Amino acid sequence: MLDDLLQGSLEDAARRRAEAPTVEVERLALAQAPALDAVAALSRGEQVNIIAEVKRASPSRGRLANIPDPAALASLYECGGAAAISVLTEERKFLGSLDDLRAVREAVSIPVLRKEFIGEEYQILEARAAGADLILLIVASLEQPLLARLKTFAEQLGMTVLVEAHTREEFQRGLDVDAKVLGVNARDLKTFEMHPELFGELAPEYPAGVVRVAESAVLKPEHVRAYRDAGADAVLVGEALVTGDDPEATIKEFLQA
Ligand SMILES: O=P(O)(O)OC[C@@H](O)[C@@H](O)c1c[nH]c2ccccc12
Repeated sequence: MLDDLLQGSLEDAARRRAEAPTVEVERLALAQAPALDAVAALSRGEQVNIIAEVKRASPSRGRLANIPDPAALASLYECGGAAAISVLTEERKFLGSLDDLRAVREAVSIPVLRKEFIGEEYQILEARAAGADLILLIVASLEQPLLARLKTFAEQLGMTVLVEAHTREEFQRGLDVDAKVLGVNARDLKTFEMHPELFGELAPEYPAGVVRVAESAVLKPEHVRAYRDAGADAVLVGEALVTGDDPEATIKEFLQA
């Protein structure tokens, strides 16, 4: 499944590259205002920070929400107190787009993450050209040298990388590439099984100074509390926000959990 998703994302990127060649996108990327400091945003304060996600659908959950105006949704997230916004740009299964990312970038002043299956530099240039401050790199879908190379490439553009792990071994590989922001995704993207306890199991292994992100499986305040009590600096929340009827209030409630 993960391989198919990456394959699809790379095909879609190749299609866009035929329209907008690398040099052109690179020029746009370098012309952007500097990326915002996502490490600072995600590790601020005593409270757990929330990365609020714009997600219409997913392979595991199907259709979640129409989201005709992603910028308006992201503004509600920001008003609720989100520390950063994650925008799914994957087109095939998540029904996102780079246009969504650009619209969100215009609407908010907090860091924005491009949530995509990234496997080559061109996609990182696209992210920066669309105003992203952060990109996601999924350890399970990348060989170690490629993971290291893509991470360095993004950092040279001034961006932060959220390195995502689903197992202890992947977590270690994230540390081996010197991840500054390391996420543990409760959802195994190969089987779609949920393992909400995994973050707590790996939390003691985080070196000081690495931002601890717990991803997925937050539907209620008690889930936020459990992640926070286990040591999360930030939690990534999608479904609960896009399917609820008052995302701003939900974020406020989660921040008080
Ligand atoms: O909707 P949830 O369970 O709150 O999950 C959000 C986020 O963690 C999830 O969308 C996600 C985490 N890592 C990913 C990688 C690709 C696509 C999606 C994801």
